[in-house]
Amino acid sequence: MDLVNHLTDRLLFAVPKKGRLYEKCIGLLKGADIKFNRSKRLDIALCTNLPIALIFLPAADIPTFVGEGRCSLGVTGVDQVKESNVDVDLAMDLLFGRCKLQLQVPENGELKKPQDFIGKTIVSSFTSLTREYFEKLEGKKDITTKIKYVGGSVEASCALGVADAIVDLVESGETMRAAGLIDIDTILDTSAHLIISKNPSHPELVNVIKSRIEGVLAAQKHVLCTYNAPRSILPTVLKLTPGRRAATVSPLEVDDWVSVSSMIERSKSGIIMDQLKEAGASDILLFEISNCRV
Ligand SMILES: Nc1ncnc2c1ncn2[C@@H]1O[C@H](COP(=O)(O)OP(=O)(O)OP(=O)(O)O)[C@@H](O)[C@H]1O
Ligand SMILES: O=P(O)(O)OC[C@H]1O[C@H](OP(=O)(O)OP(=O)(O)O)[C@H](O)[C@@H]1O
Repeated sequence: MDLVNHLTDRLLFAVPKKGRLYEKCIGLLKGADIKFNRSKRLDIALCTNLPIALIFLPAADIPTFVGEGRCSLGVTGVDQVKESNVDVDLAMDLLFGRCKLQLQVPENGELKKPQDFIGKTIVSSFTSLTREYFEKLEGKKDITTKIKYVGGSVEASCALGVADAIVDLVESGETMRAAGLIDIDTILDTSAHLIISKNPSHPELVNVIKSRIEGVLAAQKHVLCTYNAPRSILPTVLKLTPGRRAATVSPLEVDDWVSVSSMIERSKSGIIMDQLKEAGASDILLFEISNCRV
């Protein structure tokens, strides 16, 4: 296949081909200006503006490809990395795909504590992490708890009589509640991460991509706030908008007034605008930051 011949001098970057992480990951690549054309049904896409090939894989397989050094970079959940037990660098929390891996049991059942499930049957897509958990609970390697694998719709297992309890991911808790289950322990907190092989093929390019993604995340977290203020209140308003390094202060063509411009945290923008107004600032504007390098 001609496409494969084009892979030799490119950095291979594994991204989820579907599922919960797919859309967010594509958005991140777009924000980082990693451009590519993906043909229908093809799981390899050559980037058009960087020597990178994107390899679209199931999130669960990405740790193996990166762990074995087949791909230098990947995006997947910490849960998948821990489940695969591979040696990769968990380089950056991408702040999406946040959820918990939890032990869930029938809410109307008599067994309520994790210890009650020793020797019972547990169904999960995360059999290694479940085994490790029960090894700790039982205090030995040769556990009596039976651990069975299913690939999806794990939550149906108790109602179908296949499991006494399940270990599955929980975000909003809707799936768990709809299946009549409650969580009784958290095994792992997880989110999507940029993972890097221990021996990446193009280390300088890896650093460029890391820095671009850091820029996208910083841009998502911040907005640019500009406002006008009498010079006399500068000490007060600069405390509210100190900026990442320092705020930019420029003179206005009006006596003793200045214009201030500063990055502020998006989540605090409402309260900061209220406080600026109260302190005597005016013409307070917020701008989206589409990208940045910090
Ligand atoms: N409800 C959720 N909320 C947030 N992140 C999740 C959720 N479910 C899964 N994830 C994250 O997304 C990763 C991939 O899960 P997903 O269920 O999308 O897998 P998939 O098998 O590739 O896709 P699909 O379930 O569509 O076949 C998980 O390993 C986890 O890190
Ligand atoms: O707490 P919630 O917000 O309801 O999310 C949790 C559900 O999301 C995931 O499954 P997904 O819907 O991706 O499908 P799957 O069961 O086929 O893996 C996970 O396995 C849970 O079933």
